[in-house]
Amino acid sequence: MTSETIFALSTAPGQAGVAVIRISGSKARVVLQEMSSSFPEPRVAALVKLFDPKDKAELDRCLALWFPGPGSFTGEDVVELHLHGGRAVVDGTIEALAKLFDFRPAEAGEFTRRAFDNDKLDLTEVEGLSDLIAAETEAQRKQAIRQMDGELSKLVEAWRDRLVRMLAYMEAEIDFPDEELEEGISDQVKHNIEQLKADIKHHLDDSHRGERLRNGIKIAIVGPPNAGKSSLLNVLARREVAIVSDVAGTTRDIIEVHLDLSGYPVIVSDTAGLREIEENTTDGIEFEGIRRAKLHAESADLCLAIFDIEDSDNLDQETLRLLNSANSFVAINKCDKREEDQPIPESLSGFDISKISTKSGEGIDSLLEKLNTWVVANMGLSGSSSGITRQRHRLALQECLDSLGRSLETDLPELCAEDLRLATRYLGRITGKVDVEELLDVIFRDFCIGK
Ligand SMILES: Nc1nc2c(c(=O)[nH]1)N(C=O)[C@@H](CNc1ccc(C(=O)N[C@@H](CCC(=O)O)C(=O)O)cc1)CN2
Ligand SMILES: Nc1nc2c(ncn2[C@@H]2O[C@H](COP(=O)(O)OP(=O)(O)OP(=O)(O)O)[C@@H](O)[C@H]2O)c(=O)[nH]1
Ligand SMILES: [Mg+2]
Repeated sequence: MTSETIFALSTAPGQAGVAVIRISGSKARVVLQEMSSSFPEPRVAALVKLFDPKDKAELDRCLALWFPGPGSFTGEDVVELHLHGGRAVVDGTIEALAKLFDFRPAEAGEFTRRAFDNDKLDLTEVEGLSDLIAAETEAQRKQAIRQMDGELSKLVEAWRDRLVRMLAYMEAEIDFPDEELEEGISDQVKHNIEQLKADIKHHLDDSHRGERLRNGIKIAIVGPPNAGKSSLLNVLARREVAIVSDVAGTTRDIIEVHLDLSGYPVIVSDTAGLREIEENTTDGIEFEGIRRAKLHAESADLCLAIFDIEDSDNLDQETLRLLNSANSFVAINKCDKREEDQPIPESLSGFDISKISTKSGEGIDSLLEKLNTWVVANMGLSGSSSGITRQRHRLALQECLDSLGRSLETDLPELCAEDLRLATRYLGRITGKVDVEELLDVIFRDFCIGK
């Protein structure tokens, strides 16, 4: 198999201590033959002089690595150049590589694409790798590493194995009905299908933890105008992200800030102050802001409602409605303005209430503590993660379940087998390998048909 040889800077662009260029493909060795002062041992770093292949000008004194295929990351021959990380060194080397015959710059993700094509990684492992590179918090990193190590892949493959086995029995029933096998679909197969359905359902029933951890947990700050929503966002972000003013209706767009709470990624958003206004009689921009705020709050994992202590007996109905429809906390703000203890309004009696002041900082730490606790309780993977990190996985599993359900609705082995085959394909899509050859393998192995 020959493929074009690709190269790319694998470290971040810009000046750095060391920059790594990776080269993969059938001609990768040419780099070491034509540009390097020596050819390193496989998988052992060597200090070499690097030259331009045309004019022999010295580009760098760098570390070179030789990973002969198929035992490399991509499964192809791979060369790595660990260069001094200056722009001129990197640019000069890239230009020199482009002069070599059949070499071209790699496209985004192309090294990993080749690893996938060469069966080094399956689709879920590729996704895990991509999540690992994108991971911003400890919990995201842990989840990504588990997926990169094949946790989801093993789970799905084990399910697929069970299906393939059932199919093999069904095929035997269809092809050899006169042998000592029962008529119709055996209770054993039906039982196995039910069992598999239950196992897959159990994994789907995870409140979307894996996806939430990958995408970040969404907390929406909501409340009436001027309550101090933007002030609170700025305190949480520890910088002036949102405009604060005593004009009611200052914030219109949704402003998001990324926080790391106990290792979990949290996206806190500031929204337009909620109040009842008519679409045509008032400021159209504020109306749109309120519309967006409500939509956003409805899709958040947690609503944090803010009220002004001086207005807290006049609570905004819209905010209360949002509070009741979601996981929520309430913060009564500006408590620096009132020394005496305010009674808690009746309509808030069911909620978890914090008294805070974004101005004096009072109550902020304990509010943060509550948010931390909530995030850990709701996102903590408690050892039994389902491993579902993408909607793609969820949809495929749902389709698989639907096919399994249909397979039980018939007494004809042929129809049942067809549904099982579909279910198998949906699982195969998760890991990215869909083939039927192994079905035959299992038949021969388990039934000794050819004997
Ligand atoms: N310099 C450098 N650092 C890197 C990478 C890289 O490609 N280059 N990686 C890239 O993402 C990660 C390491 N991942 C790797 C995964 C597999 C193989 C590899 O050579 N696999 C062979 C042999 C395995 C063995 O014998 O130990 C194989 O799978 O056959 C190399 C790196 C992170 N750090
Ligand atoms: N005394 C006092 N004033 C505060 C506190 N927090 C915010 N403010 C003031 O309240 C006013 C409104 O604050 P913002 O943060 O802009 O309020 P908001 O809820 O974002 O308002 P809109 O964006 O208009 O919905 C500003 O003048 C703030 O300085 C507080 O804890 N104590
Ligand atoms: Mg605001």
